[in-house]
Amino acid sequence: MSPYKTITTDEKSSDVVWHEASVTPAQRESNNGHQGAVLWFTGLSGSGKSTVANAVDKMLHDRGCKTYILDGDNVRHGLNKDLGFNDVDRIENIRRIGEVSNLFVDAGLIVCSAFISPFIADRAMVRALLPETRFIEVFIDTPISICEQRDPKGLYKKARAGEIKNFTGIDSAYEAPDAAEIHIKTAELSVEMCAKQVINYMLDNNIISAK
Ligand SMILES: Nc1ncnc2c1ncn2[C@@H]1O[C@H](COP(=O)(O)OS(=O)(=O)O)[C@@H](OP(=O)(O)O)[C@H]1O
Ligand SMILES: Nc1ncnc2c1ncn2[C@@H]1O[C@H](COP(=O)(O)OP(=O)(O)O)[C@@H](O)[C@H]1O
Repeated sequence: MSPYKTITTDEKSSDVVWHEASVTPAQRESNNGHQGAVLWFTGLSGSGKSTVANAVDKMLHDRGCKTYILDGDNVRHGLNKDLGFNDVDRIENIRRIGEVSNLFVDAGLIVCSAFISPFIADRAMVRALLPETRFIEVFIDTPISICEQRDPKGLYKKARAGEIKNFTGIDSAYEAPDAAEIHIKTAELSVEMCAKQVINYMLDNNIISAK
């Protein structure tokens, strides 16, 4: 059975007409040789989202998969450059990224989306947008003490000095997932092992097939 949703009349705006594409998502996936899916990396700043997402993207690309990567810092330079870090802007940030991720999945790609995405409700909202089983939450679980020690961009130092307000984990909340599909502890594993944990999940769940 197709996991893709049928849009009902109630869900459509009455004045905007939905056009069915002549190439279906299933046909795109068949051409690609794998399912479309979003790997949704969530975690504190400095937890390792970008590092692990890039390693996974490279491993998938090397296997011949069609992939794309969306990263917080980069998207905030373009699509979301009008947004800041108060709660309302973070919610809108994640809503837009969720919609973009959904388009990539519709195109049959495996998208690695790496955003702090601190609120449970927003991650649930993105999950609900995607066809069933195509949203894979990847919790990059790194204690804040380690993130702060790493401080790859010097942001914790600035936040502690009061130069950055609303910094996640310091004066803005991070709500950890309690049932993520993949739970990665970067303080205990190498980057390669973390990435392999994701690849193994995808193999075990038939999202990609063994080479
Ligand atoms: N106040 C504050 N809090 C957290 N992060 C901050 C802040 N200001 C700037 N930055 C930088 O922005 C990156 C996070 O952007 P995201 O789009 O992932 O954030 S969110 O999902 O909307 O919460 C984040 O990137 P990562 O360190 O890769 O997580 C930071 O580099
Ligand atoms: N196992 C690991 N997984 C991911 N990052 C790690 C790991 N071990 C050390 N690091 C380091 O931690 C930092 C994580 O930074 P980054 O990937 O930019 O985090 P984020 O995108 O969550 O802000 C990098 O400097 C990276 O080299």
